[in-house]
Amino acid sequence: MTPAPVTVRVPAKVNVQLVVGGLRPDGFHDLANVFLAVGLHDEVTATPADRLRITASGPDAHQVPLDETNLAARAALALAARHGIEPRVHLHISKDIPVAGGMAGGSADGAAALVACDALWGTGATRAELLAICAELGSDVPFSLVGGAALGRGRGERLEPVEVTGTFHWVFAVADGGLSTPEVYRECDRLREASGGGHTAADLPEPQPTPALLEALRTGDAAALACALANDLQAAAVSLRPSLADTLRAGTEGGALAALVSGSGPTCAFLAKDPEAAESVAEALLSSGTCRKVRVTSGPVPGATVFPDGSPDRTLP
Ligand SMILES: C[C@](O)(CO)[C@H](O)COP(=O)(O)OP(=O)(O)OC[C@H]1O[C@@H](n2ccc(N)nc2=O)[C@H](O)[C@@H]1O
Ligand SMILES: Nc1ncnc2c1ncn2[C@@H]1O[C@H](COP(=O)(O)OP(=O)(O)OP(=O)(O)O)[C@@H](O)[C@H]1O
Repeated sequence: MTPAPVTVRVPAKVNVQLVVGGLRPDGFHDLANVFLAVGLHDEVTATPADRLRITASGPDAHQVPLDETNLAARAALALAARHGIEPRVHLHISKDIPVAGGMAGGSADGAAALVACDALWGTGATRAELLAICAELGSDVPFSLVGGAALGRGRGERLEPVEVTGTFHWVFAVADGGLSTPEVYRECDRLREASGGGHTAADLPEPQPTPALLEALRTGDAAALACALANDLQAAAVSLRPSLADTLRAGTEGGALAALVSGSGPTCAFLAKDPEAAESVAEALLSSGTCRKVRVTSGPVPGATVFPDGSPDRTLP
């Protein structure tokens, strides 16, 4: 009997603290990367097929690569290779996470495809095996699998749990066009070099999150979290896209508790006191004309999750 399609829902992320250490010999940077999964989701549906095939839908689907560079395709190929099987699957990506926006959209699809193919093919991979494949696919991919909140060490792939109480309310300002993650890291190194602070990882202590940030998450204190938000890639993203400074200012003037660039950008993230405040920040951002679109959501939310009946349950939040 042909197995039924499997759909996996997977969230975007915002980095509530991204501490970037020195450049390592392998071209990555050591990080203390505190991730929070937020309620913008992609869905990946795996259906039996003659060969590996990728399709995408959604308003920004034209920006999604449909070849083997797609992280969903790479995930399917990696799982199939490990289990000595042919990757006979059609992966359909229903895209809602901004593309190249600093919200780990491609990573999310990689994690979702892995979980979907494992269920479709009955490969029965352990959680540890799935996490190991995720880490091979990219630094953000393990977190997309796990969701919630976590501290990523190493290049961001070595996850430790982070305790969170309650829900934080966010507004995301989506920019026109994306930013390349490697270019933003390179710009960060260039700016540090120019200010006389360029270091290799060997020169620097391991980056650490601040105790104030971890305490704000643990106690669910949005005002304290606002004071602790930090992104070492923000200056680089703003240097490459100076208009982001206007977006950040518009959200702060519109009542956000704090504003920061999400990961490598160009999406900007705004923390709000409550859902009502989030709506008014969103209105202020829209009327400022400093972004392409605005999304209101909250987090933490769970990581990659199979829909119980294999197809999306539209009653889910
Ligand atoms: C900016 C963040 O999104 C924050 O969570 C991540 O650090 C980026 O994670 P990602 O998109 O999964 O990145 P990867 O696919 O692993 O790496 C892409 C490129 O980003 C740079 N990179 C990434 C992670 C890291 N710790 N140091 C880096 O310098 C490297 O140039 C690398 O070649
Ligand atoms: N499934 C996918 N969806 C979107 N882009 C993908 C996907 N797979 C590969 N890519 C490629 O990855 C690039 C970065 O896209 P992505 O949406 O993952 O960026 P990002 O959110 O900035 O990533 P991160 O926050 O992890 O650094 C895209 O320009 C595209 O070429």
